[in-house]
Amino acid sequence: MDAIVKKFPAGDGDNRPTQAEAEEAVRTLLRWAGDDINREGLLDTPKRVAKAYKELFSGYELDAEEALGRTFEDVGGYDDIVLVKDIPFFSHCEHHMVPIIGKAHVAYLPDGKVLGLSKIARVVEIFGRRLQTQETMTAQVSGAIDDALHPRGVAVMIEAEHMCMSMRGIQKQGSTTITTAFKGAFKTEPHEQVRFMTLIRGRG
Ligand SMILES: Nc1nc2c(ncn2[C@@H]2O[C@H](COP(=O)(O)OP(=O)(O)OP(=O)(O)O)[C@@H](O)[C@H]2O)c(=O)[nH]1
Ligand SMILES: [Zn+2]
Repeated sequence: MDAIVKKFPAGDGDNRPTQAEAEEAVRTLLRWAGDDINREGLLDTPKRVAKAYKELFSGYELDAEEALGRTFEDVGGYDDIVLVKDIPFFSHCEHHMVPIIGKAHVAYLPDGKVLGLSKIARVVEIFGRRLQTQETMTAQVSGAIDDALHPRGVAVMIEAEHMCMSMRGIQKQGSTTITTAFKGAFKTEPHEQVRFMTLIRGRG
């Protein structure tokens, strides 16, 4: 798990290209798309794309373990489900590098300790802002929470549309892929899974 949860899963980041190399790569792709890199509208595009990539793939700079480092124990003995649902995210598929647009639902059953709620959304961001498959991202989010908190159970569901299936290839707009990861009591106790699903689907 560590290799994918840590920063720079591809290495230590030392052999990253320079800004100039990244901009040159964008120029190559613009030419590959069939455009003229010297026309005015495209002159600053390589710089903009390099900057946008820093933001879209900022998850490589962040460490889920660090983000989840702080836990709280003073919660009045609360030990029931904590569910943060409908966390929107953007990611990019590792096969085509086009967007994945979706929502994550993340729950755990505390065992004495809880996480700051925003940290759950942060973990979704950290893994979303990397090149992904939906299955990997689902496993990474559940694994990171399990490692940080050792709760009685973790449940993650991700629902997403893959633009590589909508804009190109098979061109099926609007289809949604659902992935789930259940750990601990969510895996062994069917009624906990049902409760998770009911809370996600319940509106109001
Ligand atoms: N399992 C999984 N597959 C994904 C994900 N995102 C994209 N894919 C699929 O990755 C596959 C790559 O298939 P390939 O045959 O190697 O590539 P391709 O020729 O571009 O495939 P098509 O999309 O069918 O045109 C496609 O079936 C995509 O739908 C994901 O998150 N999980
Ligand atoms: Zn794809």
